[in-house]
Amino acid sequence: MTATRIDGKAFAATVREKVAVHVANLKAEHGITPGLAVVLVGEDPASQVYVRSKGKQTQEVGMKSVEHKLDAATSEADLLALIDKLNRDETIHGILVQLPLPKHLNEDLVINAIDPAKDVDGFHISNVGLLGTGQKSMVPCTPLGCLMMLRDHHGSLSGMDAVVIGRSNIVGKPMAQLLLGDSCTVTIAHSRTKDLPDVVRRADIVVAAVGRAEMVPGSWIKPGATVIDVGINRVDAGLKDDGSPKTRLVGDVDFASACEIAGAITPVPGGVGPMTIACLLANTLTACCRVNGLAEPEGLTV
Ligand SMILES: Nc1nc(=O)c2c([nH]1)NC[C@@H]1CN(c3ccc(C(=O)N[C@@H](CCC(=O)O)C(=O)O)cc3)C=[N+]21
Repeated sequence: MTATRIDGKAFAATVREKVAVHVANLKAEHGITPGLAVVLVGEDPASQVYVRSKGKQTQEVGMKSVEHKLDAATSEADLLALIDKLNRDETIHGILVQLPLPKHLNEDLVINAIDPAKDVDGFHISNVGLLGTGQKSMVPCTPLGCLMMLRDHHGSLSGMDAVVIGRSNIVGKPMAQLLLGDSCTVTIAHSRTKDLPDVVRRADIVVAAVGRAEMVPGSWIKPGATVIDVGINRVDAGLKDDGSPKTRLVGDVDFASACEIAGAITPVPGGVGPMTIACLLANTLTACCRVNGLAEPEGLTV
């Protein structure tokens, strides 16, 4: 059997269309334009990939997009001063500080300096606590995108066995909280998990978020399970005609072998990545509605 492809790219386009409609209404009825500020310190390659698509898509849905590119040697005080300025700026409803930050900057300190109401990444400690206790919060974009695809594919997730591979604050932990919120039985597995293949084999839903290229083979997947591949790994792919090195993107799942066993699977590229950006736009819209005391868009938050 070949698994159904869950088309994140197409799904993301429908999310952006919904966002664009709401943005247009906000403008027409209230004269408000949602604004997103992205702060990039230094030149992490993964972040650059992300920033490129993001600025373009923010404008395409009718929002204001502001980019602050800071030198890799920027001091913590200067970065905190910029965040403070953005916190006070009424035209900015979402603030995203690209991670990872250069090593001399304290990530926790910087993230927790963002106004939680503008924390569209959902990484601020108060949003983490709100999510963990089932209260209204800003939900991290990647897990939110994964949840939207899972709900769309399955309807209810209630009672399903879900295994999240990876325990990061950015994906693994919030993903587990969201699945628990949808009444899954959730296991968080990681590099020290004993008998990882057997743990994964129990799962009706597998979310792979470890950052290791093609680490999960089809033989680990329960027949018919749904596989969400969060990994975006750039690997060597031989040489181009002109002799220069070629690369390609692969996920944390071995797509070819997993396709033979899984019931449904997200591809890389074209799966979780585009949904992450679409959810960033959705979160910016949500933040804008909340701060203005307006009704939140339906279907764009949990
Ligand atoms: N505070 C913060 N929040 C983030 O959400 C964040 C971050 N920092 N730092 C960097 C990573 C990386 N990231 C990506 C999102 C989408 C794609 C994406 O859309 N990828 C395309 C492929 C793009 C290509 O072709 O290279 C896809 O999967 O189809 C990639 C990478 C968000 N990140």
